[in-house]
Parts: sequence; structure tokens; C-alpha cells
Amino acid sequence: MPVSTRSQVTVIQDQENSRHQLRNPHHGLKEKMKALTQLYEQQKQSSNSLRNPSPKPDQNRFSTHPSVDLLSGAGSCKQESESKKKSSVVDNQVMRENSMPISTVTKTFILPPQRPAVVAEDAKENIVGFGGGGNGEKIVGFTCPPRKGVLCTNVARKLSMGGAAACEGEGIAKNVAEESEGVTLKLGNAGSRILVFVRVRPSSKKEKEAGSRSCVRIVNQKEVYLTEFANENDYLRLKRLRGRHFTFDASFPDSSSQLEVYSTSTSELVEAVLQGRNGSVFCYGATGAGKTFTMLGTVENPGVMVLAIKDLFNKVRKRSFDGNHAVHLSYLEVYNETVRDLLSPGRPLILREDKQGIVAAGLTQYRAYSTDEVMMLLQQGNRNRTTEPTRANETSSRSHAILQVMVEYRVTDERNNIVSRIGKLSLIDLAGSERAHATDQRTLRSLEGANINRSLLALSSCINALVEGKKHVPYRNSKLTQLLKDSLGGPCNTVMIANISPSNLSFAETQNTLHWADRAKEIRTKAYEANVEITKVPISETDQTKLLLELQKENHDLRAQLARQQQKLLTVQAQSLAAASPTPSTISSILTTPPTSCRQKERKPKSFLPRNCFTPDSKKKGPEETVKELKQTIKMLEAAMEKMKKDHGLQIKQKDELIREISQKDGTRVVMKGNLRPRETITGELKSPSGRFLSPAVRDKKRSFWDITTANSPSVVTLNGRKTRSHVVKEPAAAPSMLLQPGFTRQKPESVRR
Ligand SMILES: Nc1ncnc2c1ncn2[C@@H]1O[C@H](COP(=O)(O)OP(=O)(O)OP(=O)(O)O)[C@@H](O)[C@H]1O
Repeated sequence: MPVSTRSQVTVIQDQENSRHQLRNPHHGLKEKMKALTQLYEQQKQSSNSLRNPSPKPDQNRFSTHPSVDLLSGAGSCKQESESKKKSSVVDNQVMRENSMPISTVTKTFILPPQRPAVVAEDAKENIVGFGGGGNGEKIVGFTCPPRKGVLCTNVARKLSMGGAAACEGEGIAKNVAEESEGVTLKLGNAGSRILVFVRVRPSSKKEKEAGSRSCVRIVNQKEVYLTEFANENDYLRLKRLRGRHFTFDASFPDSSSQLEVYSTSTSELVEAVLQGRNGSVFCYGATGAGKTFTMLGTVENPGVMVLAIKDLFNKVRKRSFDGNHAVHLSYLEVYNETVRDLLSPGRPLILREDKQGIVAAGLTQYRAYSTDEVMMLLQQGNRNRTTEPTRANETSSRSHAILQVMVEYRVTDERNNIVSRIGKLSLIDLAGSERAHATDQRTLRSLEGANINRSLLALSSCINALVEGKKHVPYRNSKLTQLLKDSLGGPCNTVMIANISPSNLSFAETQNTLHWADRAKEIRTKAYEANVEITKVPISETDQTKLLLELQKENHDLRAQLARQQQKLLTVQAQSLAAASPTPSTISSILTTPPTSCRQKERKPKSFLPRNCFTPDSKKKGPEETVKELKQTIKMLEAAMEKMKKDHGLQIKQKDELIREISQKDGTRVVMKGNLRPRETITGELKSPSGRFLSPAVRDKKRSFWDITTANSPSVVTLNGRKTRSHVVKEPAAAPSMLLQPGFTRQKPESVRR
């Protein structure tokens, strides 16, 4: 929609206030605009009061970035109100210049609840955990927090040119839905939308000197209004003067502090990373727009990278009682389409795709224990980063830099399993998108510029493909997009901070940045769960010793039981011989001695003594018949004994093997006598007396020397408790085969010889 035009707008510089004033020949129109602006403000206020029945004016007035209020309490409110005043002056100015039909705009805002505070803890490490804090292990839903309850009614996602759209029902519904969607989005559910923030940097000295004007206005800390100024002398373009509204998750004016930017955009990502989720923050914008300032900052004004790391270590420290956290760090740059390790520079790295996603093979991962250590590494990395002065920026980053922080949390649960979760935070400072003339025409700079633009073009193609839901996303078109694959389309919570200059001299760059930022809003990253892994740990040494003792005791009991049975058998045999002329009373007294078998029969119908428990009928029979019967019984008993013997032998052997295995794990070798017994083939399962060990069917296998002393076997090595026969060469320590020594004659070990 074309905006109303003015025939002439002249800006003069007030020497005292350095403020722009307008001399517009259409004075009446100006007055009209002023009135309309006032009306708009009034309407906004009244809607606010309607939706917020009992607002504390000072507390809620500027709470789109509530961290500001919470950060410095009343002080910050004051500061904020001052800045608001200032910005309203600028706003009015811009409004006048824009000549926008803003009277058609009705805006209603319900102010969001307060977010957890970012409190300055001390001068050095000044970030304290938000929300959860301490052991508050809540799972944080990654949403745009300040938007809870916000009813931003007039903001259409795709805004028409030339003024704010009227508040249409459809637009409202859409926006409310979008807002609530943002609020309810939880990690691990449906994937989250990329959150997009815009930050305007202050005008630079150069821009001021060149007499540039601000073409960007932040409205309600969410919307950015971009105005294209007409050249007073360009009469052909006068009618094409236009402006455009963009809406983002939050917009930061030039007065915003680093802490404010961090707490609004990134602090929740840090919390999520501690919960085992992935997060990415990247700064995008034209050269000199303030990306490096936002990401790295200065010593006095540390940026997102520094604040995130401080915050992370603070949170880790607070939770250290709760498990073990390990922080690993890597820092790389993409320069002229080559990937370099900034922490240990060397040959270019090759990108590979594996289960974890795209990884730079050979990238150094430093284990960091403190913020100071990270700061040192960061400084070291930045010294290695390629920066060159260009016409647009004294210290222009000529490469894309990616700082990756991996946080691994390990804890042992009640079942002795190790639960570990790994979260990865990627902080990305992109090189500036630029036009050739904005930088330099010299060969190297232009080559760098071409590569930067190429990768940023590839980035925009990926954004387009993702927004349009295309199946193929051209990540492979550049190294940058390969590295950003996870952040854009993977299981990740992503934040984009679009940096812009306020100057009308950079209008085209700003428009371009805002266009892509606006598009990026529509990208949804993949749904995913936290990277939690549960590892079963081997039992501890004390547990092993306990088990060994238990097994030895059980083995001893089994041997005793076997001996008793043998004794009984012998007694029965002896007595049966003596019973050549038995009296029924003696026989019955003898035969009542092995009652176990009878009892067994009662319990188990398929006992090995099926019909031979003595019945009173046996007494009625004659002595010859009784002797015959007795002989049969003895035969059966013998068979039963034999079977039991075998059973026990097997069980003992099994225990022996188990004991030997455990002993070998401990480093001591125990060779039991039972091991040397010949193996016999028995089918079916056997139970130990305690019922704890279930013996599988024994395979008919010839025992070799090496089966007895497994630890010395050259062909059987133990790998992670499992025996394999194919790792002899790979595991020299496990089985230093004596057989391989020249001239060695095979000798039986001591235990075997005995
Ligand atoms: N929010 C801000 N407040 C104060 N100064 C800022 C801010 N943003 C940027 N600047 C200043 O603007 C200049 C350019 O910023 P910076 O180097 O961060 O730009 P850039 O986007 O990283 O550029 P390039 O892409 O060329 O590296 C720096 O001198 C920086 O200190």
C-alpha cells in the first residue's frame, strides 16, 4: 500500500541538541499527523488498561524484555522509562518523517508476566542461573518467554508496504494462535520455531559525520519499522517512498544492553542445553551491523558467547552436588570455504556426517573447568580468527565463527546405571553479508566477500527450502550451511539475532537482513527428545567379591550334598547285600532311610522313582518277592544316585566356571577341582539348590587345556566380559600368548599339573 508522500522534507541539524527538526511546507498535514499519533498512543494506553485491570504502571510498562525490570529493579525501570522517553521523541520524529497513516492502527498489548531474573552476582562472574537454579531440574520449554499472555493483535506476519495493516480479525486470530503456539511449545514435542530477534546498533561516528538519518524504528519492542527515505532531489522516486513493518520475537533498540539481549534471547537455551538439548544462536546481518559486538562484545561489554559461558558455569557449579558435569569446547571458523580449528590451527578440517550430525573431523575438543579457562580459549581462538579492516568496518570478521559448547551430565541412578545426557550449544558469529563496494575491490577482500556471500546465499536458499517445506534442503552448497544443518533443520532450538544499522545509508542491507530474518521466523526445527543415555555399569569390585564368596559357599554345600548322597548309596548297597536273608522288618527299616526320593515323588509326579515308594502291600508279600523287589529298588536307587551325581557334578562345574571368570576379572586365577571333571552330556535345565542359578542344557563339547585355563588361552580373550576368538591380535594385553614366543614348549600350568 503506498504511503502518502510529501513534496519536501528538510532536516536541519540543531547544534545544541543534535536533533532533527522538520520544516515541512505542508504544515497542516504535519499537525494532522501529530494529532493522529497522539490518538494512537491514547488508544494503546486505554487498551492496555482494559486488558490489564490492575497494572503497576512502572512495573509493567516496558516489560517486553522483563529481564530489564528484574535486572536492576526500580533503577532499571527508571532507566527504561528514560530510554522510552528518548525513543518516543525519536519515534515521533520518525513518524513525522514517515507520514504513515497510523491512525488506522489499533494495537492492544497485554503485558507479559515477569521472567526469571538475571542478577548481577559479582563484578567478575556476574550471571546467576535463572529459573531452575540450584537443583531445580525442571525441563524448560523453549518458548519465547515474554510472550505469555501477549495479545499482539495487529501484527500481520507478512506486512503490506506502506503502513501498518489494519487490525483484521483473521490477522488477530493468526497472531493469537501464533503467540499461544509459541508459549505452549515444549522441547521434545513438535520441534520449535526459530526465534528471531532484531538488534539495532547505535549510529557510528562515520554515519553521523556523513549526516545519515535513522531509517529504523522499534515499535513496542517487537516490531521494527523500516523507512526508505526519498532523496529530496530525486523527484522521480518521491512517490515511491515507502516503509515496512516487520514483527519479531523481540526487537532491541540501540540502547539495549548486552545482558538484556542475552537474557531475552539465549539464557533459556543455556538452561535447555543443561537438560540435554541442543541449542544454536547465530547473528546475521550486514558487515559492520554489530554481529561480533553482540556475540563476543568487548571486555567492558561482554557479548552473548561470554555471558552464556559464564551463565553455564554458574549453573553447573550450583548443580555440581547433583552429578557430574563435563564441559567441552571447540571453536572453528569457515574462511573462504575451508574449515579451520581456531583453538589449534593447522590444516583445514574435513566435514563428515555421522550419527551425531555434521562433524569437523579432527576438531579439538577442550575440556574446560572454569569460565576463566573458557575466556582464555576464546581469546586464543579470536586471535586466530581472520579479521581484516574493510571500508565498512575497521575490524571486519572475514570468516564465520562457530563456538560449540558441549555439556555432559552424568549421574548414577538407584539401579547403579549411569544416566548421561549431552546438550550442545552452538554460538555462531557469521561474517557480514555485503556488497562489493561496501568492502573493497582488492583481490583478496573481494574473494573473501564473494565466499562470504556465497555461503550466505546458500544459507538463504536453505532458509527458503525449509520455509517452503521442500524435501531437499541444499545444505551441501556451502560449508557454513553444512555446519548449520542441525541448527536449521535438525533437532535443535535455534535463535537468530539479526543485526542492523539504523542508518539510512545502509537501507538496502538492513532491508535485506530484515527480509531474511522475517523469513527465518517460519522455519521449524525438528522435534526431538533430550539426548539422554542410560548405560548399565558392571558391578563393583566389592559386589564381585561378595558374589564370589556366595558362589564358593554354594559350591561347598553342593559338594557336601553329593557326598551325603554317595554315602547313602553305599549304605543301601551294603544293606542290600546283607539282605540276602533279610527279615521284612530289617528291610523296611533300611528302606525307610532314603525318604527323600519318596518325598520327591510326592512333589514331582515325574520323579525318577515312579512306582517304587513302599506301600503297605509290600509287607504282605513273601520274603523272596520282597528281596526281588528290593533288588529292583536298589537298582533304581543306584540309577537315581548316578543321575544326581551327574547333576551335582554339572552344577559344581558351572559354579567353578563362574568363580573362575570372576577371579579372572579380579586379576586372580582360581582353578577349582570341579573344573577338571569330565563333562557329561545331559539335556534339560538344572537348578542350583538355592534356585538362583539355572544351568542351560550342556553342549557336548570336548574340553581342552585352554578351556581349563582360559586366561592363558591364546585363542580366547576376554573383551568387556565377553569371550571372543577373533581378537587375539587386537588384544595383546589380554592374552600375551606364550605360544608365540620362539622355542617355547607348552607346559601345563601348575594348577593343572596338580
Ligand atoms: N550495540 C552496540 N553498541 C555499541 N557499539 C556497537 C554495537 N554494535 C556494534 N557496535 C560497534 O560497531 C562496530 C561494528 O560492529 P561489529 O564489528 O560487531 O560488526 P559486524 O557485524 O561483526 O561486522 P563484520 O561482519 O564486518 O564483522 C564496532 O566498532 C562495534 O563496537
